[in-house]
Amino acid sequence: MNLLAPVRRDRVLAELPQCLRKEAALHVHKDFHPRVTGACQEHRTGTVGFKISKVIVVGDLSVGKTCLINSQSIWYPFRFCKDTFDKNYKATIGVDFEMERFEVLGVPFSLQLWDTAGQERFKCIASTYYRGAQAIIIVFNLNDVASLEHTNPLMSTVCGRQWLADALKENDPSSVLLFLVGSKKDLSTPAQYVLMEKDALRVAQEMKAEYWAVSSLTGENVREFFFRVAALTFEANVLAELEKSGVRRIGDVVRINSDDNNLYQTASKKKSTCCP
Ligand SMILES: Nc1nc2c(ncn2[C@@H]2O[C@H](COP(=O)(O)OP(=O)(O)OP(=O)(O)O)[C@@H](O)[C@H]2O)c(=O)[nH]1
Ligand SMILES: [Mg+2]
Repeated sequence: MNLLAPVRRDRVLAELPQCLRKEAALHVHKDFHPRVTGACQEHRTGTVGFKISKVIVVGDLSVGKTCLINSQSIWYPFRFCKDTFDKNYKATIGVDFEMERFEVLGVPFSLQLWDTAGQERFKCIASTYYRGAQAIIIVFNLNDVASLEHTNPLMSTVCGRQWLADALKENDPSSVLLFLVGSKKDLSTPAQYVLMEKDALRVAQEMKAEYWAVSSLTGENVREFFFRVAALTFEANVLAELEKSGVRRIGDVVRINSDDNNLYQTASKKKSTCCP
């Protein structure tokens, strides 16, 4: 991939994409953090534009991780080789990754999406790639309650599906962004969906993840979801960069309150040594 190539016009984010459900969102602000907007306007984003942010996708086997990453609704027409939905299940062996480029508030931003295997026998390969993730996408099948239960790190350890516990172990839980994604929404009736969503929202709140429900077959919410991942990962990166470089101005305090769930808090946890 040529990092200097211009970003496709439909990958340019000038506004913050909104969450799906306010009850389970990383934050519910309508706009990017003011410090982030300011930094972008003043070209003070440091290395963010040159770095590649790692996002790992985990979940039970066959929940639809690979289809989600390859879904044509997000990438079409730019990925001619992957413009059809694959109905045949082909297990991922180990890991695979895709690189995607965005432009957020005028700054180039690259995401590396790591697709891991759900099958236990390939997990030891996949787990070696967990380290250094800035976001973890945890996928479950909206039509399979067990796949939701397995997203609970405690439960997953008990039942032998340790992917989330392992992924969290390899990353800083205070800064990694979690997304809980229900897949195959096209297969649920509205009534079934409502029931499943109730449980999923509870699980997402417990794990402090942002909840999404998608269908890779119809494309419902896929594009919105990935744009949200890109935007929130970018925002967290810029805030971390500002903290690191100590650019915070006197009186420019990050406000923390219990409703500000929770990206803004994440940035403030990474304390700069020069700040009040
Ligand atoms: N109806 C429907 N089927 C889907 C959807 N997403 C995936 N599938 C089907 O579910 C099966 C598994 O999809 P994959 O994306 O390969 O699942 P995976 O999670 O990557 O599986 P592993 O690589 O083994 O971990 C395939 O037969 C897909 O066609 C969806 O949104 N709707
Ligand atoms: Mg797969």
